[in-house]
Amino acid sequence: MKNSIAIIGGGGSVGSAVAYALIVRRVASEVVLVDLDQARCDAQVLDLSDAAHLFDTHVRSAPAKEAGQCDIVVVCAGAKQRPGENRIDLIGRNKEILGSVIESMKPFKKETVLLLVSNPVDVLTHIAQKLSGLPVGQVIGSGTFLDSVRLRGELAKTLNVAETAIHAYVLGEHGDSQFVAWSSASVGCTPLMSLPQIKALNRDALAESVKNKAYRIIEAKGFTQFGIGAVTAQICESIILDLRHVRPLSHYVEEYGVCVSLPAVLGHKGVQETLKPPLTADEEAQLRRSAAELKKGIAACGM
Ligand SMILES: NC(=O)C1=CN([C@@H]2O[C@H](COP(=O)(O)OP(=O)(O)OC[C@H]3O[C@@H](n4cnc5c(N)ncnc54)[C@H](O)[C@@H]3O)[C@@H](O)[C@H]2O)C=CC1
Ligand SMILES: CC(=O)C(=O)O
Repeated sequence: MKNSIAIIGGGGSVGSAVAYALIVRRVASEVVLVDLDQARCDAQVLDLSDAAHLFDTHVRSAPAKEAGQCDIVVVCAGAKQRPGENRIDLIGRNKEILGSVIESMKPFKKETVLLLVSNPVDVLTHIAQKLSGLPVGQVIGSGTFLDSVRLRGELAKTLNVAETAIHAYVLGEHGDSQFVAWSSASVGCTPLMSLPQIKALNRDALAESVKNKAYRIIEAKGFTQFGIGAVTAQICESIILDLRHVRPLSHYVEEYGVCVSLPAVLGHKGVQETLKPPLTADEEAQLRRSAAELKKGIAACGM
């Protein structure tokens, strides 16, 4: 079946990693790169086409207007954190870029799913919902899926089991107020909190280390790209194939009045349903704190 995925900011570190992951997973028949830096974008297309050739995928660059007609538009355009900056520090720069990118793609095909990756991803998802005119379920952010993958990797090492056996979520903001929902986490169907290794673990230190993983990578190499590339390709696959995977994604949650990550059912029309897990009073307070931080960020950019 023919389908197309556009990547705005496809010339950058994240955009090109997303493109590569889409190609090697054979998620789309066509991957379309859009970038202000046309020379870099064309070079990425040339480089990626050597891989695309082996995986039956067509890759090309195009103007933004064409991207608005694709099945999924992944937004990776924008400034990245410099060492020492947090994600919220990017709001001013990336809100302007997002506004111009959305205007240049309009009108969207009515079924298009807009997937935000640029940071601060929760705030930008909220803004994109307002500006795009698309149904809210079709405008989503990668959210804490990447943080949850990082957490599961660490827990799998601790318990010496496959990562796929761990069901544990980082929820809230993809940023400094995120938290781990320990009370609902399990390995197989055994609650994690019933295991002596987890009871003995310094869970706060582990959650802190997961939260700070991006900072450590940015300090050393300037940006993160491969984790988010793989996570984004998997989100796109769930959408294209209507897989109805449950993922912690940034989406509008009525109860909190903001886009924030909670587990959500992901299918052809984007986020179809929120599956909020039971939370302890402390976890609920942390989720509310994340929502409040995000509302502050949205208010700061006058939205
Ligand atoms: N949500 C997540 O988990 C993650 C988000 N990010 C975010 O992704 C964003 C991109 O990061 P990098 O790729 O490392 O930056 P980069 O600087 O390598 O790439 C950004 C690209 O956006 C392009 N661009 C800027 N304005 C544009 C416009 N108006 N239209 C089209 N293209 C435009 C630039 O020319 C550049 O090629 C950052 O905001 C970063 O924080 C990065 C990693 C993980
Ligand atoms: C940069 C970023 O948001 C991440 O790697 O988590």
